[in-house]
Amino acid sequence: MLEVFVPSRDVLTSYPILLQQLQQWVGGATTPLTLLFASALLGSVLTWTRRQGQTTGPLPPSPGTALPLVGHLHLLKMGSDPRVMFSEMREKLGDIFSFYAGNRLVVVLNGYDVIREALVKKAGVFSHRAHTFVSQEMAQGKGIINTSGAEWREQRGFMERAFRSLGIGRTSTMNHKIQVEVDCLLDHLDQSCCQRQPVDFGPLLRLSFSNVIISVIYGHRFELDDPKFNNVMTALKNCFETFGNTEPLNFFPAVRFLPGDPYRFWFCIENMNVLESQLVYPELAEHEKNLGDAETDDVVATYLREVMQKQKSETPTYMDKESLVKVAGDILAGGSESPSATANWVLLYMVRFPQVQEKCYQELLDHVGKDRTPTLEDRSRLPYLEATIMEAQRHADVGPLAMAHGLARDTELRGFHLPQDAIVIVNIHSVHYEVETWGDPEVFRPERFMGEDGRVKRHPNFIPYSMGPRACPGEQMARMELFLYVSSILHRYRLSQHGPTPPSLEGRLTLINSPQPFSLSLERRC
Ligand code: HEM
Repeated sequence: MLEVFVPSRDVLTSYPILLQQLQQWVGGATTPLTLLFASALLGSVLTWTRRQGQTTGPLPPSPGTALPLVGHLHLLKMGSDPRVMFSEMREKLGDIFSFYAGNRLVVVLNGYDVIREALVKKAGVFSHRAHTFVSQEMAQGKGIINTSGAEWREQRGFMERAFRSLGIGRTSTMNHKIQVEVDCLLDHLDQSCCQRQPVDFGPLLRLSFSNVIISVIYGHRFELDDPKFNNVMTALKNCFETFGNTEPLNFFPAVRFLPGDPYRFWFCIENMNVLESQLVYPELAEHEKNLGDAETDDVVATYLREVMQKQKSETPTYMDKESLVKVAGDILAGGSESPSATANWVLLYMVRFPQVQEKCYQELLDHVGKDRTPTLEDRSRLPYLEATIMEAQRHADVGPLAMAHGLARDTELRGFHLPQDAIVIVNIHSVHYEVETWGDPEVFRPERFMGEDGRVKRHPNFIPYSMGPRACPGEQMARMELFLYVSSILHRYRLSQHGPTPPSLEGRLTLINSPQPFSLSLERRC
C-alpha cells in the first residue's frame, strides 16, 4: 500500500537534515556511522560515474551541475512547496525537466499535452511504477499500487473485474452502501447540531468514507466509535502523514539505521503492521473460514475464490494470499484518504463561499425538495452541485503530483532521453492551474464547469484521477460518494464558519493535500 515516491513538502524539508548530518560526519571521528556514510558515498560515486557514461541522448534540462551523492539537491529550494518549486523550474526549463536526487534521476512532466503523450500515447512505457527502496520494503513487490508489468495487470485486472461483479459503479448497489454511511454520519451531526457543538468534519469523514470501502472489501462495516476501527484508521492516517518523510531513504537507504528514526521509516512500517495485523489478516482468516458460504460476497472472498480456481486449473498466477494482503491494503488506502479529504475541502469551500453554498441549496430545493433526501438518481438534476465538487477538486489540488510513475524501459519523450530507472513525476497541479486553459485558475468558480445548456461541462484538462491505464480505478465510486455525501450534508444543514477566523484555503501537503484542521457550525435546514 502507498509505497510510491512523491516529492512532498516533507521530502524537501528532510534533505537539509540529511545534508547537515553528512557534513557533521565528514568532519567527525571514525564511528560506525562515518563508515556507513563512507560506504554510501563510495557506492553513490561509483554508480554516479557509471551513469554519466551511459546516457545515450540529452536528458531533460536540469537546474545546474549535479554533484556526486547529492545530485541537484544542493540547488533545489529545500523546504519549499514542491508545486511552487516545479512551477518556477518549468518556467526556466520547459515542460519536461529533470534533477538528480542523490544518484537517482527524477523527471517531472508538466502540462496536459506532455502528460497525455506520456501516460496515454506511450502508456506501454509510462504505466510502470518506479522501483524504490521504501516501496520494496513496504509492499514486498506485491499489490496494485507498487507493482508493474504482468503482475500489476493481473492484480489491477482483478480489482476492476471484482468491482464490476460486485456492482460497484452501479447506482443501485452504491446508493445503498453509501447511504448507510451517510445516514450514520447525519445522525452523528444531528447530535452536534442539537447541542450547538462545532464539528471537525476531517476525522468523521475519514471514518465514514473508510467504512464504505471496507464494506466493499470485507462485506461489513464498523461502528464509528469501534476502538479497533479507530485504531486501524489512525494507523492508516499516520502512514499517509509521514510517508513523505521516508523519501530520502530511496536515495540513501543506509540512513534508516540512524538513531531516532528521523525519516519516520520505522514509524511507517510499524503503522502498516498495525493495519495489516489488526484488520487485514484477521479479516482474511475469517473469510477463509466462511468461503463456502454463498452469502460472502466481497473483494476478499472473490479474490480467494479466484486463487482457488487458478490453483485447481494450474493456471500460472501472481495471485496469492500475500498479494491479497497488499491488494486489500491498497484499495483501502486509495478509497479512504483521497475521497474523504476531497469531501472535507468541498465543505470548507462552502463556508468560504456562502453564495455558492446557497446556490447549491436552492438547486437541491428545486429538484429534490424538502420531503426526501437526495439519491444518486438526482445527479443529472443537480449540475451546479456537481460543478461545485469538480471546481473544489481542481482548486484544492488534492493529489497535485499523483503517484510517481516509472519506465518499462529506456525511452524518448519529445527528443529527450529518459533512462529506465528514472522516477517520473506527473505534475497534475501544472494542468489544473494552467492559465491558458482556465484563464483565472486561482479563482474558485464552479461556473467554469457549467455548459451554456445548463448541464455539467466535462473538461478534458480536469484530471484529478490522472490519465491512461494507471488512472485511478476508484473514480466512479469516488464520484458517487462525493455527490451523495455533499448533497446530503448541504440538503440538511447550513454550514458556517466557527469562530472569528475562516478556515484556511492553504492545505497540508503530505502524500495528498488535505485541509488544515477546522471546525464548522451547523444549523439544521429541514
Ligand atoms: C476523490 C477521490 C480520489 C482521487 C482524487 C484519486 C486519485 C488517484 C490518483 C491521482 C491515482 C494515481 C494515478 C496514477 O498513478 O497516475 C490513484 C490511484 C489509485 N486509486 Fe484513487 N483516487 C480517489 C479515490 C479512490 C477510491 C475510492 C479508490 C478505491 C475504491 C481508489 C483506489 C486507487 C488505487 C488502488 C490506485 C492505484 C492504481 C494503480 O496503481 O494501478 N482511489 N487515485
